[in-house]
Amino acid sequence: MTQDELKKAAALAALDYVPDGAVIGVGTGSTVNHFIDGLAGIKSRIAGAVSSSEASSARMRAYGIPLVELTEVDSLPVYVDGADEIDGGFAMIKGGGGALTREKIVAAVSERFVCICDASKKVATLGRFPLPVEVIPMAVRHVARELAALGGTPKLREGFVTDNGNLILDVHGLAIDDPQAFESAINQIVGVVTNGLFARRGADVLLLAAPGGVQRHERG
Ligand SMILES: O=C[C@H](O)[C@H](O)[C@H](O)COP(=O)(O)O
Repeated sequence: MTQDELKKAAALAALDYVPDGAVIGVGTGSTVNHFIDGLAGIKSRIAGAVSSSEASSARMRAYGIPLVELTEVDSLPVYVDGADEIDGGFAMIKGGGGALTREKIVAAVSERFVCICDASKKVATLGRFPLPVEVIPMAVRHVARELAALGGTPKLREGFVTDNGNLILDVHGLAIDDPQAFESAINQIVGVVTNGLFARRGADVLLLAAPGGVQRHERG
């Protein structure tokens, strides 16, 4: 199976976690795109979706999936999203597509985070994938110096602006032994909007697609 076929298998397995009549949270990325394609087939079963990016909104709008603003709901029963890396404690690096801030907001109000991945995303230690950090533009050089002081090598994602009008620094050369502590440390840097560590609010369910099938793991 190709990596894309594995992503699709994980994504379609997540349809089992969509409650009837619910408004659900929907992430961003190539794996989630397969989920949205599957969701289109059961759209009459749900009340709507809160989107984490302009790209996912456009894809769902094209299918006629009703979009709901996060300001219209107090909580969501489930949030389905991919990851760039996930470790054994279900902490993740996300934001390879630059959608980390809205993803983290939607995840924060969701009762259950269902992470959909192909098996290449499972790692022992987070950090081989460069950690995305969304930054207010005027702070970019300050934040880069502070990230270097924390031990990483930040590189500006050239020609990229987030849905929120900000910049992304991708931090290379990390081996993150304590994801929750590192997530908090980066959040203390003035000018940082969000960092791509989802450790304080990690995944609850991991649907990991390997050539032998989709493994279903629950946290704890
Ligand atoms: O900003 C993008 C998101 O965090 C994605 O969930 C992540 O980058 C994984 O993307 P993909 O499913 O394309 O590998």
